[in-house]
Amino acid sequence: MSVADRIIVPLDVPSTAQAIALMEQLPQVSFWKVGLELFVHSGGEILTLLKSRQKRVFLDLKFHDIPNTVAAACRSVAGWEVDLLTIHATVGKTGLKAAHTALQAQSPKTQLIAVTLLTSISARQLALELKVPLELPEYTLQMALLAQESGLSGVVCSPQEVATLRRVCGEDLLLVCPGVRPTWADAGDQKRTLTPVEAVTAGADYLVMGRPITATSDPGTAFERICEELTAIQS
Ligand SMILES: O=C(O)c1cc(=O)[nH]c(=O)n1[C@@H]1O[C@H](COP(=O)(O)O)[C@@H](O)[C@H]1O
Repeated sequence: MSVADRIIVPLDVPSTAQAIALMEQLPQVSFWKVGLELFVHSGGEILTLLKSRQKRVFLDLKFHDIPNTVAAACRSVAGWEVDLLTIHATVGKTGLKAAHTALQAQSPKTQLIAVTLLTSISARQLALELKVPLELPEYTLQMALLAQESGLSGVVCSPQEVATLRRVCGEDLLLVCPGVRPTWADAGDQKRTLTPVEAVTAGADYLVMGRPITATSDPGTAFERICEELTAIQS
């Protein structure tokens, strides 16, 4: 896989027209993420459009509900044949298994991946707001193991947790990392970040990077700059 193919760019825009404009600024991007903002507005139209342009699609709807409901939602998504789909690990093992089974039955190529802990949450927030008594690295590991034991293909995790997850969960678990920030980009609301080079060196399969690319005056140049940084570690 080329370094460019490891980068998933979110279409974090409010309309199909703005999504098309962004795609046209970044023709070299092969993998796009559709999240809540765009999907609520555009529905399946944007997914059909991406597939018609031979793009890979990460549908990031982060399901979080009871087992019967997440399984039914997965059956509804199945027809779109997206490449990646998200669910929160905190739905628990019964919900994860039900969602995975429902998706596998109708869209076996779609990989269901579980969010371990949002990258916007710090260790302090985990303890003080969410009242989780485990240390953050232990908590995220337990969420990843829960996803793996439930049969899921992979997890969404912060790059700071990648090295441990790769070591404990093995080579087969897909590790998809948002919260990636080049040295020259702002962290924004991301709390647990590493650079693209650090994330890939630690064992990340895919990097989800939005604002460092899309919020610049020249997204194409920002994307190429990140690819050059990643190419340097591969050679
Ligand atoms: O599931 C995700 O993609 C996700 C999980 C997570 O823990 N943190 C996170 O930032 N994301 C998404 O990854 C993208 C990150 O965008 P930037 O912060 O602009 O690079 C956004 O579309 C988020 O919705």
